[in-house]
Amino acid sequence: MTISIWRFSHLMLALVSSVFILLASVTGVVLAFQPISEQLEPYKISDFEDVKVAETVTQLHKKYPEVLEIQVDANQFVLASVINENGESLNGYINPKTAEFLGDRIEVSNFFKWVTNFHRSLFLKSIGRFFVGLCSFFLFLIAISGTVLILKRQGGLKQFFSKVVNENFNQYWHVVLGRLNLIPIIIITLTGIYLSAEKFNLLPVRSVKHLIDFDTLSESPKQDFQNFSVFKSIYLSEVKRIEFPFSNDVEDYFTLSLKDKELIVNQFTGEVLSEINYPLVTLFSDLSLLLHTGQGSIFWSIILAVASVNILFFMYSGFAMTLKRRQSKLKNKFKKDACKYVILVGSENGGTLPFANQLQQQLLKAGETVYITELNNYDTFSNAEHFIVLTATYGEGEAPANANKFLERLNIIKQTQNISYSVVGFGSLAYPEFCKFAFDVDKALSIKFQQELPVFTINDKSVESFEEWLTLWNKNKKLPIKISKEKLTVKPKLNVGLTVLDKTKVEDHPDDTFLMRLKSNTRKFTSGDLLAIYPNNDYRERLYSIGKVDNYMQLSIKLHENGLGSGFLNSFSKGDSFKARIITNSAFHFPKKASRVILIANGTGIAPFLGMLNQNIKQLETHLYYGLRQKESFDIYKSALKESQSKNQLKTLNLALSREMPKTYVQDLIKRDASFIAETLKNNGVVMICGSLAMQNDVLSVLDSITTENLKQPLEYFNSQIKTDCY
Ligand SMILES: Cc1cc2nc3c(=O)[nH]c(=O)nc-3n(C[C@H](O)[C@H](O)[C@H](O)COP(=O)(O)O)c2cc1C
Repeated sequence: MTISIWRFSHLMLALVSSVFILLASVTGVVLAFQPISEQLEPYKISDFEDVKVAETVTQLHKKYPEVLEIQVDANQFVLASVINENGESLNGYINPKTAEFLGDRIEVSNFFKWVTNFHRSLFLKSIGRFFVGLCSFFLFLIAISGTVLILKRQGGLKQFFSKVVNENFNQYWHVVLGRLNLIPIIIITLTGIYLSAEKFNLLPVRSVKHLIDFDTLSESPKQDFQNFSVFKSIYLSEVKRIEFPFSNDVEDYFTLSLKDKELIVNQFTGEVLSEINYPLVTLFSDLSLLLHTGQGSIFWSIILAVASVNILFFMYSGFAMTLKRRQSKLKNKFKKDACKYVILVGSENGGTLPFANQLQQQLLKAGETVYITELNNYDTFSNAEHFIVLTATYGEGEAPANANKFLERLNIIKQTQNISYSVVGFGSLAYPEFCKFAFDVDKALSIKFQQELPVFTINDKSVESFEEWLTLWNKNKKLPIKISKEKLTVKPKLNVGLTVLDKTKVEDHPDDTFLMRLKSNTRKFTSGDLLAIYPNNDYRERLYSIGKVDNYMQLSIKLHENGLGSGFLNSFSKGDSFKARIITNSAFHFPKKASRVILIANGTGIAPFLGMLNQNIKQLETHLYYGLRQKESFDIYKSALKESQSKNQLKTLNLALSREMPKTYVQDLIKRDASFIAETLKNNGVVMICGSLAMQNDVLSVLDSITTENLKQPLEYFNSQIKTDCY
């Protein structure tokens, strides 16, 4: 499969550095616990931030005859090297306010030392260090290429953090966790690179050299340490280390290494003899060490540990996705110019390929000559009579990676014979631009070739829909092609539990229709989404448009004789439970903002609208045109619609009854209100249609004449304001 340069780089970098990254991440998780364990020790005093250098130095001098140095570590523990009255040398933690000795210095355990060594160099000394540094750099590039892939997937910077559609476990969590861990991973890698560069002396050498004029040093005016203005002005929290003078000689002095500079202080007068700011390289080194190791912050250490665990997950999920993509390869028995049928495939993640492969195999079985290739490999096919395009859609209605050059190639490459074609779009209703690329391909092909069937769309790789298309196609081609469903069916995850709350009786309705209210174990759905049920627990899927009414799920179902889905749902009684899944149908949600909304439905197509009206608490001006057979058909919906009207959530209710005199259909009412509908579209209002395909076609043709006559534009011009969900 052709893949984008970004995905290729992302994958290749991960492959090349996988072993190193794996080892560095596992050891990284372990090492994150070292600073955490250190910080849990009780050596930090509560008001540390208020302690000044003057206080600590004075107390130390009072308490110990000799003080060599003190250090303040990242945990804000104060370590002192002193000699006590008994002449014993002490090296450990002190209370900076009282100079009381609190405990011996914590030695890093041999285990952590071992892991640290392994993490830095894999016990391979300089070579190991070099590779670890290089892989840090690769991991940085992986993070950058991953960011570009997420940007492309989400459709730009603004949508970077918008919802990710959950189509596949590995893909979903790879993206979601990738976004969350991006900053920590970039910090880990950049600091890792910096620390490696420092070890290999690739950075300018840091040197702080003080120039002191020893001839001018004076012992007077002598002051107590507690009165040294420099000691009084510096907080201990700014200090890294203080070296005390070796002797009482005026040429010996205090050296104060602070976080950003170094000071030399006369031990008698407190005069600052020299002050040098550290170069930037040193500041970055200190910062890199803190950020890379998590020293001094339990919070950051935990983030580092989580990021390291996530890197391991990215390796697993990334390779799992790659394997899946590679599983379905396109193979040919015949040469391209020898074939009557050419199957052109557009796929990003490989899900469309099994369908294309099945079709190819079954055509071959039927004795036909078939050539299969990616859309980007579009070429001359000198014996082709029919093209079958099976293509997914990506980004925001764009081509998948292996089809992004097709439209260009189609323009350039000429076929000499007459060719017919059919396009099958693979997409997901969860995206607003459902199967858009398939429609684009169809439009482009229609200029050069003969369309045999209109574009056929398939939601969520539905095997049943593909079978439906095949039936239509077989009929046209007079072929007996059948696909093996077992090979294509991926068992859907039925993750929504539903319990029947109540159900109207089919017998009470003249058109065998019933309303069903269900309690769901999730609230993550809205009116217009679809409920997918699997009555026989196999590949056969039935979809029902959902209305969310008072947070419950409401379906309106017509019972068909031998109807698989309707029979299944009708078999339930109050209190019964079953499992299903919800398909987000973003293209058919009630608008958040609109000057006016016109809802048009017939029969059970009212289901999503009952929910939308119930949810219309903003009281957007909404008008309903609803077609039914007879007065009694309306009974089960009456009270809900009247309630919406009384709450101003529905402004007008226009009922068309096709079996009462005078016979009226919704399209008649639309025609009657032509100027009102035209005004709605002109003012950016939204029209939503749900119900039978026949009704949709009639309504669309009436709408087209309204816009052409009243607004001098074809209906196509208002496409973005028309939402349909018909069956
Ligand atoms: C990032 C992303 C963007 C998508 N965008 C669309 C879209 O705009 N319209 C659509 O109908 N389907 C969209 N889909 C759904 C895919 O087209 C659908 O899952 C298809 O079956 C995938 O086929 P493939 O596995 O062969 O690539 C998108 C999927 C992903 C992961």
